[in-house]
Amino acid sequence: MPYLITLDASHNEITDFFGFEPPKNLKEVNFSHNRMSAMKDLSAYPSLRRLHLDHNDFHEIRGLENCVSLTYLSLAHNRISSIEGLGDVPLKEISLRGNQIQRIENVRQLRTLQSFDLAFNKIRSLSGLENLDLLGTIDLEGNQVTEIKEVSHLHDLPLLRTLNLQQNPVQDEPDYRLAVIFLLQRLTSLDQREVTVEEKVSAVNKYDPPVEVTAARDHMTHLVYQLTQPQVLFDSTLPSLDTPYPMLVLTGPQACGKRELAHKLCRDFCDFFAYGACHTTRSPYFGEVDRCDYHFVSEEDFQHMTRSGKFIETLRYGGHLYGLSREAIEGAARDGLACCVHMELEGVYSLKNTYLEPRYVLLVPTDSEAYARRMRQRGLYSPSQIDAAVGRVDFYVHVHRERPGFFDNTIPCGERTSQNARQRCCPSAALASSKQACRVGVCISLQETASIQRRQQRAQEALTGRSPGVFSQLFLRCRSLHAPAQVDPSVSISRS
Ligand SMILES: Nc1ncnc2c1ncn2[C@@H]1O[C@H](COP(=O)(O)OP(=O)(O)OP(=O)(O)O)[C@@H](O)[C@H]1O
Repeated sequence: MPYLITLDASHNEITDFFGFEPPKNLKEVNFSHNRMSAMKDLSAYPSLRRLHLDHNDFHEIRGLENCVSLTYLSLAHNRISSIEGLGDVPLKEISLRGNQIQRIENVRQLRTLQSFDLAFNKIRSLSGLENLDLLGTIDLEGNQVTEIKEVSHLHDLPLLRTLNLQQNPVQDEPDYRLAVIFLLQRLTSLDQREVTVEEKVSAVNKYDPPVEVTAARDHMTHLVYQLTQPQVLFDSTLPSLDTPYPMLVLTGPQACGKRELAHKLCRDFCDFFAYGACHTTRSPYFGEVDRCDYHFVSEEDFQHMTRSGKFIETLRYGGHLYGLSREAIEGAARDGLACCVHMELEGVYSLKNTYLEPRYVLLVPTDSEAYARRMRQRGLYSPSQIDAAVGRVDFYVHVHRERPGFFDNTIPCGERTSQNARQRCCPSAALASSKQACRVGVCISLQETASIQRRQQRAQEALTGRSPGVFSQLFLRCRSLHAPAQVDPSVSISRS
C-alpha cells in the first residue's frame, strides 16, 4: 500500500511496535489502546507527522530522534517515568498525560513546541519549561505543584495563554488565582476558566498597585477613620472655592535636600510659613529634634493615631511609617501661616485626593552620582537604601515628564544656590493658586474676608440645621474673623 497515508490500528491487541515494512508516505499512525511495551527506532518513517500511542504499556520514549516530520506525539496513559529520547524532533504538540513523570527535563531543544499536556503525573516543579518560547498551552492538572513561586518558571514564555493547574495542592494557597494571574499576565485561560480583565486589574492592584491606587487607598483609609470619629471643625483649612488654604509641599527623593529647604524657608519667611512636622516610626538620627524634625513615635502609637483619624496621609518608606497629621497643618493655619511640609511622591498623590490644594515643588537631583555621593557622605544610609533612593529619581522624572502641571515648580538639586530655590519657593511664587492668588492670613484681603464670612455663614446654617451643606459635618463655629479661630476641642459636632 504505497499510497497509505493514515493508519488507524487502535483498540486491538497488537504487541509489536511497527512490526511491518512502512509505506513511504505514511503520515499518521494510531496505535492507541493496544498492548505494546517497547518503542523501536522509527528512522525509516521520515514522513510520519502524527503518532498516537495512548493506553499502551510503554516505559520509555525512544526511537524518535530521526522523525524529522513528527509534529504530534501522544503517549498518554502509559508507564513513562521520565521525559527523554525526543532529540530535535520538531514537535508542536505532545501529550504525556497519565504517566509517572516527576520532573520536566530534556525538553529544552523542543523549540517548536506549542502545546504540552502533562496532566496527571507526579510533577512538583515547573522548572525546565523556561525556554520553550512558542509554548501557548500547558496542562498540568492533577500533579503535585505546591508553591505559587513555581509559576515564575513560566514568566518569560511570551506566547503562553492557557494554563491548567487544577487538582494541584497549590490551588489551596491563599489568593492562588490572583497571584498566578499577576505572575502570568498574558494568560487568557487559567484552570479552564477565562481570565477576565477585572481579574487582571485586581491582580495588579493587589501585588503591584500603581501609585494612584495606593494613594486612593491611603486617602480612603484616612477619610473613613476620620469619619468614624466625632467631627471637629478645622476651620482654618476649610475647603473654599475662593481662597484655598495656602500650603507648600516639597517633594523629591530621600535626602535630596527638601527637609533642609523646608526648614530654611520657615526660618527666612517666618511670617508666611510654618514647618509641618510629620510623625514617623523611625528613630531620630543624631541631631534630630523631636517635634521639630518629626514627631518620633512608636509603631503602636502611629497605628493608634491612624485609627483615630488623625492623619491626612501616610506612607511606609524604607520599613518605617511616615504620616502628616491634620493637626500639623491646622497648627500652622491657626497661626495664620502656610504649612510647609516635605514628602515622597506617594504622599503627594495621596494629598492630591484631599480637599487641600497645596503648591507642589519638586526637588530632583540632576546628577545621580553626586546625589549618591552626598547620601554616602551623610553616613546614615546603607548601600541598599542609597540604591533605592537613587533608583527613585527616575520615578520622579517620569511623573514630571508625563504629567505636565503635576508639580507647580521644579528645583534641580545640587543647585547649591539656595537663592534660586528660595525664589521658587518664596511665598508669592510658591503659594500662587491656579484659581486665584491667595495670601496667608497675615494680611487678609477683602475678598478673603468675604470668603471667610461666607464659610462661617454656611457653618452657622449647617449648625442650626437650616442647610446641611456638603461640608456641614466638618464645620465648627468660628468666633473671630481676623484671627483664624482656635479650635476649641470641647465644642465638637458629632455626626448624626
Ligand atoms: N508624611 C509623609 N509622607 C510621605 N513621605 C514622607 C512623609 N514624611 C516624610 N516623608 C519622606 O520620607 C522619606 C524618608 O524620610 P527621612 O526623614 O527618614 O529621610 P531623610 O534621610 O532624613 O531624608 P530627607 O532629608 O529627605 O528627609 C523622605 O523623603 C521624606 O521626605
